[in-house]
Amino acid sequence: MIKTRNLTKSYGAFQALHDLNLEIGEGSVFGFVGANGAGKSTTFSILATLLPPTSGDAFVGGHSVRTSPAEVRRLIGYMPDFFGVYDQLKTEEYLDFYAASYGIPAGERKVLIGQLLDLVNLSEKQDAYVDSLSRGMKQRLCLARSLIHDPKVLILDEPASGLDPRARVEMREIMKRLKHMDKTILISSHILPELAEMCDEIGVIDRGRLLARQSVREIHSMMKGDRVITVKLNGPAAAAVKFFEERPFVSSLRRDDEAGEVTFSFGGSQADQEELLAAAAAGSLGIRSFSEEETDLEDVFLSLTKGGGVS
Ligand SMILES: Nc1ncnc2c1ncn2[C@@H]1O[C@H](COP(=O)(O)OP(=O)(O)OP(=O)(O)O)[C@@H](O)[C@H]1O
Repeated sequence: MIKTRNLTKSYGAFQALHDLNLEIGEGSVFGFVGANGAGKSTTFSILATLLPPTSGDAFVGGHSVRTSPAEVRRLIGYMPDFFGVYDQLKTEEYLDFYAASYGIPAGERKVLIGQLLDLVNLSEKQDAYVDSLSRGMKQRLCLARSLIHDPKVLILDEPASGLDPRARVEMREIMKRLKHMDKTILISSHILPELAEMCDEIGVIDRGRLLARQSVREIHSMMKGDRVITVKLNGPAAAAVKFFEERPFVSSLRRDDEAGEVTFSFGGSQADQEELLAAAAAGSLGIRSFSEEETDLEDVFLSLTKGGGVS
Protein backbone atom coordinates (compact mmCIF):
# COMPACT_ATOMS: atom_id res chain seq x y z
CA MET A 1 0.00 0.00 0.00
CA ILE A 2 2.95 2.30 0.72
CA LYS A 3 6.22 2.00 -1.08
CA THR A 4 9.30 4.18 -1.36
CA ARG A 5 11.95 3.59 -3.98
CA ASN A 6 15.42 5.05 -3.40
CA LEU A 7 13.73 8.00 -1.77
CA THR A 8 16.24 10.81 -1.26
CA LYS A 9 15.77 14.29 0.11
CA SER A 10 18.32 17.06 0.40
CA TYR A 11 17.84 20.41 2.07
CA GLY A 12 20.52 22.46 0.31
CA ALA A 13 23.80 20.62 0.89
CA PHE A 14 22.34 18.54 3.72
CA GLN A 15 21.03 15.10 2.82
CA ALA A 16 18.16 14.21 5.15
CA LEU A 17 17.12 10.95 3.41
CA HIS A 18 19.42 8.50 1.66
CA ASP A 19 17.90 5.97 -0.76
CA LEU A 20 15.07 4.97 1.55
CA ASN A 21 13.34 1.78 0.46
CA LEU A 22 10.25 0.89 2.40
CA GLU A 23 7.27 -1.35 1.70
CA ILE A 24 4.17 -1.49 3.87
CA GLY A 25 1.37 -3.93 3.15
CA GLU A 26 -2.34 -3.13 3.18
CA GLY A 27 -3.91 -3.20 6.67
CA SER A 28 -0.58 -3.16 8.41
CA VAL A 29 0.35 -0.81 11.27
CA PHE A 30 3.94 0.18 10.71
CA GLY A 31 5.96 2.13 13.28
CA PHE A 32 8.76 4.38 12.21
CA VAL A 33 11.18 4.92 15.07
CA GLY A 34 14.21 7.16 15.16
CA ALA A 35 15.88 9.86 17.19
CA ASN A 36 15.16 13.57 16.65
CA GLY A 37 16.33 14.58 13.21
CA ALA A 38 16.44 11.01 11.84
CA GLY A 39 14.19 11.87 8.90
CA LYS A 40 10.75 10.71 10.02
CA SER A 41 8.89 13.97 9.38
CA THR A 42 10.68 14.42 6.07
CA THR A 43 9.54 10.97 4.90
CA PHE A 44 5.98 11.61 6.09
CA SER A 45 5.81 15.04 4.44
CA ILE A 46 6.90 13.49 1.13
CA LEU A 47 4.27 10.75 1.45
CA ALA A 48 1.69 13.45 2.24
CA THR A 49 2.75 15.21 -1.01
CA LEU A 50 3.72 18.34 0.93
CA LEU A 51 7.41 18.09 0.11
CA PRO A 52 8.91 16.96 -3.20
CA PRO A 53 11.62 14.29 -3.12
CA THR A 54 15.04 15.24 -4.47
CA SER A 55 15.30 11.86 -6.22
CA GLY A 56 13.59 8.51 -6.03
CA ASP A 57 9.85 8.22 -5.59
CA ALA A 58 7.14 7.21 -3.15
CA PHE A 59 3.87 5.45 -3.94
CA VAL A 60 0.58 5.15 -2.13
CA GLY A 61 -1.85 2.59 -3.51
CA GLY A 62 0.36 2.48 -6.61
CA HIS A 63 0.13 6.25 -7.22
CA SER A 64 3.34 8.24 -7.36
CA VAL A 65 3.66 11.32 -5.16
CA ARG A 66 5.54 12.92 -8.04
CA THR A 67 3.12 12.31 -10.87
CA SER A 68 -0.24 11.67 -9.16
CA PRO A 69 -0.33 13.79 -5.98
CA ALA A 70 -4.11 14.32 -6.14
CA GLU A 71 -4.74 10.53 -6.14
CA VAL A 72 -2.31 10.10 -3.26
CA ARG A 73 -4.05 12.82 -1.26
CA ARG A 74 -7.41 11.14 -1.73
CA LEU A 75 -6.00 7.95 -0.22
CA ILE A 76 -4.23 9.39 2.79
CA GLY A 77 -5.11 11.09 6.05
CA TYR A 78 -2.14 12.98 7.44
CA MET A 79 -1.60 14.18 10.99
CA PRO A 80 1.48 16.41 11.24
CA ASP A 81 3.62 16.63 14.37
CA PHE A 82 2.74 20.29 14.77
CA PHE A 83 -0.77 21.28 13.90
CA GLY A 84 -2.46 24.61 13.77
CA VAL A 85 -5.86 24.74 15.34
CA TYR A 86 -8.64 27.20 14.90
CA ASP A 87 -9.10 28.22 18.48
CA GLN A 88 -12.15 30.39 17.98
CA LEU A 89 -14.13 27.44 16.66
CA LYS A 90 -16.06 24.82 18.52
CA THR A 91 -15.01 21.20 18.01
CA GLU A 92 -17.97 20.44 15.77
CA GLU A 93 -17.49 23.63 13.71
CA TYR A 94 -13.81 22.82 13.27
CA LEU A 95 -14.59 19.41 11.75
CA ASP A 96 -17.43 20.89 9.72
CA PHE A 97 -14.98 23.36 8.19
CA TYR A 98 -12.69 20.52 7.06
CA ALA A 99 -15.58 18.34 5.90
CA ALA A 100 -16.83 21.25 3.77
CA SER A 101 -13.35 21.76 2.33
CA TYR A 102 -13.39 18.10 1.24
CA GLY A 103 -16.66 18.75 -0.54
CA ILE A 104 -18.78 16.59 1.75
CA PRO A 105 -22.42 17.73 1.30
CA ALA A 106 -23.90 19.74 4.20
CA GLY A 107 -26.65 17.14 4.74
CA GLU A 108 -24.12 14.36 5.39
CA ARG A 109 -21.71 16.31 7.57
CA LYS A 110 -23.57 16.19 10.89
CA VAL A 111 -23.82 12.39 10.96
CA LEU A 112 -20.23 11.98 9.79
CA ILE A 113 -18.88 14.39 12.42
CA GLY A 114 -20.88 12.61 15.12
CA GLN A 115 -19.33 9.29 14.08
CA LEU A 116 -15.81 10.73 14.03
CA LEU A 117 -16.18 12.38 17.43
CA ASP A 118 -17.44 9.08 18.77
CA LEU A 119 -14.48 7.23 17.27
CA VAL A 120 -11.95 9.54 18.95
CA ASN A 121 -13.88 9.75 22.27
CA LEU A 122 -14.76 13.42 21.92
CA SER A 123 -18.55 13.26 21.66
CA GLU A 124 -18.93 15.12 24.93
CA LYS A 125 -16.76 17.96 23.66
CA GLN A 126 -18.78 18.62 20.51
CA ASP A 127 -19.75 22.12 21.70
CA ALA A 128 -16.49 22.94 23.46
CA TYR A 129 -14.13 25.55 22.02
CA VAL A 130 -11.02 23.99 20.52
CA ASP A 131 -8.74 26.07 22.75
CA SER A 132 -10.43 24.67 25.86
CA LEU A 133 -9.40 21.10 24.95
CA SER A 134 -6.47 19.35 26.63
CA ARG A 135 -3.42 18.41 24.57
CA GLY A 136 -4.60 14.80 24.28
CA MET A 137 -8.04 15.95 23.13
CA LYS A 138 -6.52 18.28 20.54
CA GLN A 139 -4.42 15.39 19.22
CA ARG A 140 -7.55 13.27 18.93
CA LEU A 141 -9.42 16.09 17.22
CA CYS A 142 -6.58 16.37 14.75
CA LEU A 143 -6.83 12.63 14.17
CA ALA A 144 -10.58 12.96 13.55
CA ARG A 145 -9.80 15.71 11.04
CA SER A 146 -7.39 13.43 9.17
CA LEU A 147 -10.18 10.82 8.90
CA ILE A 148 -12.82 13.13 7.39
CA HIS A 149 -12.56 11.79 3.83
CA ASP A 150 -12.38 8.14 5.01
CA PRO A 151 -8.81 7.60 3.81
CA LYS A 152 -7.42 4.08 3.44
CA VAL A 153 -4.01 5.13 4.71
CA LEU A 154 -3.16 7.14 7.81
CA ILE A 155 0.17 8.88 8.22
CA LEU A 156 0.51 9.97 11.83
CA ASP A 157 3.57 11.94 12.88
CA GLU A 158 4.20 11.45 16.62
CA PRO A 159 0.51 11.25 17.61
CA ALA A 160 1.32 10.25 21.19
CA SER A 161 4.05 12.79 21.89
CA GLY A 162 3.58 14.84 25.03
CA LEU A 163 0.60 12.81 26.21
CA ASP A 164 0.22 11.64 29.79
CA PRO A 165 -0.19 7.90 30.50
CA ARG A 166 -3.98 8.00 30.46
CA ALA A 167 -4.10 9.89 27.16
CA ARG A 168 -1.62 7.43 25.65
CA VAL A 169 -3.84 4.49 26.62
CA GLU A 170 -6.74 6.26 24.94
CA MET A 171 -4.73 6.96 21.78
CA ARG A 172 -3.69 3.32 21.62
CA GLU A 173 -7.29 2.15 21.93
CA ILE A 174 -8.24 4.41 19.03
CA MET A 175 -5.39 2.96 16.95
CA LYS A 176 -6.85 -0.51 17.59
CA ARG A 177 -10.24 0.67 16.33
CA LEU A 178 -8.64 2.08 13.19
CA LYS A 179 -6.79 -1.15 12.59
CA HIS A 180 -10.09 -3.03 12.83
CA MET A 181 -11.42 -0.62 10.21
CA ASP A 182 -8.68 -2.00 7.92
CA LYS A 183 -6.72 1.21 7.68
CA THR A 184 -3.07 0.98 6.75
CA ILE A 185 -1.28 3.06 9.36
CA LEU A 186 2.19 4.55 9.34
CA ILE A 187 3.04 6.07 12.68
CA SER A 188 6.22 7.64 14.04
CA SER A 189 7.74 8.09 17.45
CA HIS A 190 11.16 8.31 19.01
CA ILE A 191 9.95 6.03 21.80
CA LEU A 192 10.30 2.40 20.81
CA PRO A 193 8.18 0.83 23.60
CA GLU A 194 5.33 3.20 22.76
CA LEU A 195 5.34 2.07 19.13
CA ALA A 196 5.82 -1.57 19.99
CA GLU A 197 2.42 -1.50 21.71
CA MET A 198 0.58 -0.21 18.67
CA CYS A 199 2.33 -1.66 15.62
CA ASP A 200 2.74 -4.93 13.77
CA GLU A 201 6.14 -4.02 12.48
CA ILE A 202 8.82 -1.44 13.23
CA GLY A 203 11.35 0.25 10.98
CA VAL A 204 14.34 1.96 12.53
CA ILE A 205 15.52 5.12 10.79
CA ASP A 206 18.80 6.78 11.60
CA ARG A 207 20.30 9.81 9.85
CA GLY A 208 18.08 9.31 6.85
CA ARG A 209 18.73 5.60 6.40
CA LEU A 210 16.48 2.66 7.19
CA LEU A 211 18.66 0.53 9.43
CA ALA A 212 16.31 -2.33 10.15
CA ARG A 213 12.77 -3.58 10.12
CA GLN A 214 11.46 -6.15 12.48
CA SER A 215 8.18 -7.60 13.62
CA VAL A 216 6.98 -6.35 16.99
CA ARG A 217 6.91 -9.88 18.37
CA GLU A 218 10.65 -10.13 17.86
CA ILE A 219 11.23 -6.69 19.36
CA HIS A 220 9.25 -7.58 22.46
CA SER A 221 11.47 -10.55 23.10
CA MET A 222 14.52 -8.25 22.84
CA MET A 223 13.08 -5.71 25.25
CA LYS A 224 12.00 -8.06 28.00
CA GLY A 225 13.35 -7.20 31.40
CA ASP A 226 11.95 -5.03 34.12
CA ARG A 227 11.78 -1.26 34.02
CA VAL A 228 12.41 0.90 37.04
CA ILE A 229 9.73 3.48 37.83
CA THR A 230 10.01 6.34 40.31
CA VAL A 231 6.92 8.10 41.63
CA LYS A 232 7.36 11.50 43.28
CA LEU A 233 4.77 12.41 45.89
CA ASN A 234 3.43 15.61 47.36
CA GLY A 235 2.87 14.18 50.82
CA PRO A 236 3.27 10.97 52.85
CA ALA A 237 4.16 7.79 50.95
CA ALA A 238 1.99 5.30 52.84
CA ALA A 239 -1.04 5.34 50.52
CA ALA A 240 1.13 5.13 47.40
CA VAL A 241 3.21 2.28 48.83
CA LYS A 242 0.04 0.30 49.61
CA PHE A 243 -1.42 1.04 46.16
CA PHE A 244 1.64 -0.06 44.20
CA GLU A 245 2.48 -3.06 46.42
CA GLU A 246 -0.90 -4.59 45.67
CA ARG A 247 -0.56 -4.26 41.91
CA PRO A 248 0.57 -7.03 39.55
CA PHE A 249 4.07 -6.91 38.00
CA VAL A 250 5.36 -4.60 40.78
CA SER A 251 8.38 -5.80 42.76
CA SER A 252 11.37 -4.53 44.79
CA LEU A 253 9.43 -1.51 46.02
CA ARG A 254 11.48 1.02 48.01
CA ARG A 255 10.29 4.19 49.70
CA ASP A 256 12.43 7.25 50.34
CA ASP A 257 10.52 9.47 52.74
CA GLU A 258 13.14 12.18 52.70
CA ALA A 259 13.04 12.56 48.94
CA GLY A 260 9.26 11.98 48.96
CA GLU A 261 9.37 9.19 46.41
CA VAL A 262 8.61 5.52 45.82
CA THR A 263 10.64 3.39 43.41
CA PHE A 264 9.82 -0.08 42.10
CA SER A 265 10.56 -2.55 39.32
CA PHE A 266 7.82 -3.24 36.82
CA GLY A 267 7.67 -6.41 34.77
CA GLY A 268 4.45 -5.83 32.79
CA SER A 269 4.08 -4.61 29.23
CA GLN A 270 4.00 -0.97 28.21
CA ALA A 271 0.20 -1.18 28.14
CA ASP A 272 0.13 -2.65 31.67
CA GLN A 273 2.41 0.14 32.82
CA GLU A 274 0.29 2.87 31.28
CA GLU A 275 -2.83 1.40 32.86
CA LEU A 276 -1.12 1.25 36.24
CA LEU A 277 0.07 4.86 36.08
CA ALA A 278 -3.28 6.09 34.80
CA ALA A 279 -5.03 4.33 37.71
CA ALA A 280 -2.51 5.79 40.17
CA ALA A 281 -2.96 9.29 38.77
CA ALA A 282 -6.74 8.95 39.05
CA GLY A 283 -6.54 7.98 42.75
CA SER A 284 -5.92 10.44 45.58
CA LEU A 285 -2.33 9.38 46.24
CA GLY A 286 -0.81 12.86 46.01
CA ILE A 287 1.33 12.03 42.97
CA ARG A 288 3.54 14.82 41.64
CA SER A 289 5.25 12.99 38.77
CA PHE A 290 6.31 9.64 37.31
CA SER A 291 9.63 8.88 35.73
CA GLU A 292 11.05 5.78 34.16
CA GLU A 293 14.64 4.77 33.59
CA GLU A 294 15.10 5.06 29.87
CA THR A 295 14.84 1.80 27.95
CA ASP A 296 18.16 1.77 26.22
CA LEU A 297 17.06 2.37 22.68
CA GLU A 298 20.66 2.28 21.55
CA ASP A 299 20.94 -1.34 22.67
CA VAL A 300 17.79 -2.31 20.80
CA PHE A 301 18.95 -0.35 17.76
CA LEU A 302 22.26 -2.14 17.86
CA SER A 303 20.75 -5.59 18.15
CA LEU A 304 18.22 -4.75 15.44
CA THR A 305 20.90 -3.58 13.08
CA LYS A 306 23.38 -6.36 13.71
CA GLY A 307 24.43 -7.78 10.40
CA GLY A 308 23.97 -4.58 8.44
CA GLY A 309 21.13 -2.40 7.32
CA VAL A 310 18.12 -3.07 5.17
CA SER A 311 18.26 -2.17 1.54
N1 LIG B 1 13.38 22.71 5.98
C1 LIG B 1 14.55 22.18 6.34
N2 LIG B 1 15.71 22.79 6.00
C2 LIG B 1 16.90 22.26 6.36
N3 LIG B 1 17.05 21.11 7.05
C3 LIG B 1 15.93 20.48 7.42
C4 LIG B 1 14.63 20.97 7.09
N4 LIG B 1 13.70 20.12 7.58
C5 LIG B 1 14.40 19.13 8.21
N5 LIG B 1 15.72 19.34 8.11
C6 LIG B 1 16.79 18.46 8.64
O1 LIG B 1 16.59 17.17 8.11
C7 LIG B 1 16.85 16.18 9.13
C8 LIG B 1 15.63 15.29 9.28
O2 LIG B 1 14.58 16.08 9.87
P1 LIG B 1 13.14 15.47 10.21
O3 LIG B 1 12.30 16.59 10.70
O4 LIG B 1 12.67 14.69 9.04
O5 LIG B 1 13.52 14.46 11.39
P2 LIG B 1 12.56 13.70 12.41
O6 LIG B 1 13.06 12.30 12.45
O7 LIG B 1 11.15 13.90 12.04
O8 LIG B 1 12.89 14.41 13.77
P3 LIG B 1 11.92 14.82 14.99
O9 LIG B 1 11.70 13.58 15.79
O10 LIG B 1 12.76 15.82 15.72
O11 LIG B 1 10.67 15.42 14.41
C9 LIG B 1 17.25 16.95 10.37
O12 LIG B 1 18.66 16.98 10.46
C10 LIG B 1 16.69 18.34 10.14
O13 LIG B 1 17.48 19.31 10.79
